Amino acid sequence: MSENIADHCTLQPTPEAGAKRMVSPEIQANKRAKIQRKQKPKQRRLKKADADETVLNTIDMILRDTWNRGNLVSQQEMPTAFGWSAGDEESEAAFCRNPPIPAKLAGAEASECEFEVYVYGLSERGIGIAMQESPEQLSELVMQGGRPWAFAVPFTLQGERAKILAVRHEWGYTQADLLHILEKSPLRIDPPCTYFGKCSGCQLQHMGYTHQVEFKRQIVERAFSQANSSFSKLPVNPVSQSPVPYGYRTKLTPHFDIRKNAPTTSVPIGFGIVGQRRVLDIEDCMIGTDAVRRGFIQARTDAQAKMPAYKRGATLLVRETNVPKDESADLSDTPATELTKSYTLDPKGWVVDVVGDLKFRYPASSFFQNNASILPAFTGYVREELLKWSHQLDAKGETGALRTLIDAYCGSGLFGIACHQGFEKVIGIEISKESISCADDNAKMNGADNVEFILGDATCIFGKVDSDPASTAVIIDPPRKGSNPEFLDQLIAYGPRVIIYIACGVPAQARDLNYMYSQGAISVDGESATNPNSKPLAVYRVSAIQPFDLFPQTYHVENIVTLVRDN
Ligand SMILES: C[S@@+](CC[C@H](N)C(=O)[O-])C[C@H]1O[C@@H](n2cnc3c(N)ncnc32)[C@H](O)[C@@H]1O
Repeated sequence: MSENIADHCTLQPTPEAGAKRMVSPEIQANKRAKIQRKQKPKQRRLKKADADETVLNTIDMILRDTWNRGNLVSQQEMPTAFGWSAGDEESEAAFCRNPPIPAKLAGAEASECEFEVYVYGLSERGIGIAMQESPEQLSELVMQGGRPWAFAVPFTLQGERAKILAVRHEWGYTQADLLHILEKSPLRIDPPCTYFGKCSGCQLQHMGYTHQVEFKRQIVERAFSQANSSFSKLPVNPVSQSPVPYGYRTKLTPHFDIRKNAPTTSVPIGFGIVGQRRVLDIEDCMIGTDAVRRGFIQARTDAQAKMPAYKRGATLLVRETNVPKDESADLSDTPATELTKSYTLDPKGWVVDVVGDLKFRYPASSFFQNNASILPAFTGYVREELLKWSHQLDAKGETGALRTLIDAYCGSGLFGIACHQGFEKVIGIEISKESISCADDNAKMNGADNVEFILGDATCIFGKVDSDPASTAVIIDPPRKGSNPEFLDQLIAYGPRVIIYIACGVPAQARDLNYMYSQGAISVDGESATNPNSKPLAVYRVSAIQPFDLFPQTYHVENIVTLVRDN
C-alpha cells in the first residue's frame, strides 16, 4: 500500500481530534513508520533449525563435486566449507543469515526478486538447487574457496536454466518459485496431472519414470555415503519399479481448513499448496487407485454437504479395501483372488488388503503399505533373500538352515506372515495393540500357524527369544525415524545370522547402519571400526542394498538392506 494512502487514512487528525490533542510531527512520523512496518511483512530471523537439511547437504555436495572436478591434485586442501574455515561458526552464521538478494515475502517488489539461475542438482526431496553463476563462474568461485548463494527451486531438473522468483530466505539459501524454464533438460516430460506444480503431493511428474527410479537409486547411494564414507563402496542395486507409476496409492488423505468469515460454500478440499500453508482444491488424484479415486470424489461430496457443521478443518480418509463379491460371504472363507476392490471413508472401519494369495485385515486408521501393486514383489524379495541365505547356510553345513524368524516392528504381520513358510517359528513384535491383534487374526486367516505375535516395544524382543542366533534371521521395519541404539545394541549382542532392514526413511536407515559400523558390527571390504566394547560381537557384511519404488512421482523411496553375519 502506498505511503499517501496511509497518510490520508490514518495520520491526519480530524479537526475534532486535533482540538482535543495536538499530535507532534515526531509522533506522526513514528506512527507512519509503524504502519509501514505492519504493511511490509517482517523478514524472519533466519535460524538453522528452519533450513531444509537435505537442501544444505545438496549445496555442500555440489560445491565439493565442483571443487573436486577442478582440483584433482590435492584432496587435503579441499575447503571443509566454502567461504569460511571449519568451525568458524561466526562467519557461517553471517553468510547464512544475510541473503544477498531480496525475497518477495520480505516485502520487495516482485520484479526485484526475479533471477535467472542454473540448476546444479536435486536435493533428496527432488528440489532443484540452483545458483546464479554459470558452470564456469561457479567453478572459478569455488576453486577460490568462495561460496555462492543457492536457491531451492521445486520442479526443475539438473542442467536446466530457469527464471525464478525468490520468495523466502532460509539459512544459507533462498526458497524460490519456478517462473519458467529457459533451457530444458532432455529428461523433462509433460506432467499428466493438471495440479502438478501447485500440489505438494507429487514432486517428480516432470521426470520420466526411468529417470525417477535412477534418481532414487542415487538418493540411497548418497544417504549411505553421507552417513559413512566407507559405505560409498557399497553397490546400490537398480530400484525395483512399481508395476504402475500412476493409480497405485491405496490411501489418500485430502483435507481442508475453515478460515474465519470465509463462505463455507467454496472451501478448498485437497492437498497443501507447495510452499504455502493453504489447501489446493483438488477434484481428482491420479496416483490413487481407481477405487480410491472413486472414494476421493465421494469424500469431497460428503464433506461439502456437511461443511456448515464443521467448526474447524478436517482430514478425510479414503482407503481402498477388498470385499467378497458376494456381500454375504465370509472373508475368511473367500480366496484373495475372489475379492473385489472397493473403498472405505470410515476411519473406524476395516480394510482388507490382498498381497498375492494372502489377505490382511486391519483398522482403516492404522498403518499398512500404501502401494498394493508392488507388495507381492516387495514381500517376495524379502522371502527370497531369507530362503537364499537359509539354503546357502544349510549347504555350508556349519550352522544349518535358518529356523527362526523375528519380525520386529511387525504392524499387522505383513512380513512375518508372507515369509513364514520354511521357518519352524516366526515371532513378531509390535507396539500398537490394535495392529498386534490384527496380526494374530491375519496369521489365522492365512493359515500361518507357526507365527506368534507379541505386544511390546521392539527392544523387548531379545529378552523373549530363546532360539539359537546362528539359525535366526531378524527383519526390522521401523517407522520413518528409524530404530535406536538401544534396539541395535541388543541386536548386535544377540547376533542373528541374517538381518533384513526395511526402511521408508533411508537417511535414518543409513544412520542406524553407521551406528552398527561404529560399534564394530559391520565390515565393508573386510574393514570395520574397532569394537568399543569388551565383549566380542557379531560382525556383518552388507550383502545387498535393494531400493523399491513404493511411491512413484514422489521423492520417497523404500530400501531393503541384507546383512549377513561373517564371524
Ligand atoms: C513402517 S511400519 C511397518 C509395519 C509392518 N512391518 C508392515 O510392513 O506393515 C512400522 C511399525 O512399527 C511400529 N512401531 C513403532 N515404534 C515401535 C516400537 N518401539 N516397538 C515396536 N513397534 C513399533 C508401528 O506401530 C508400525 O506398525
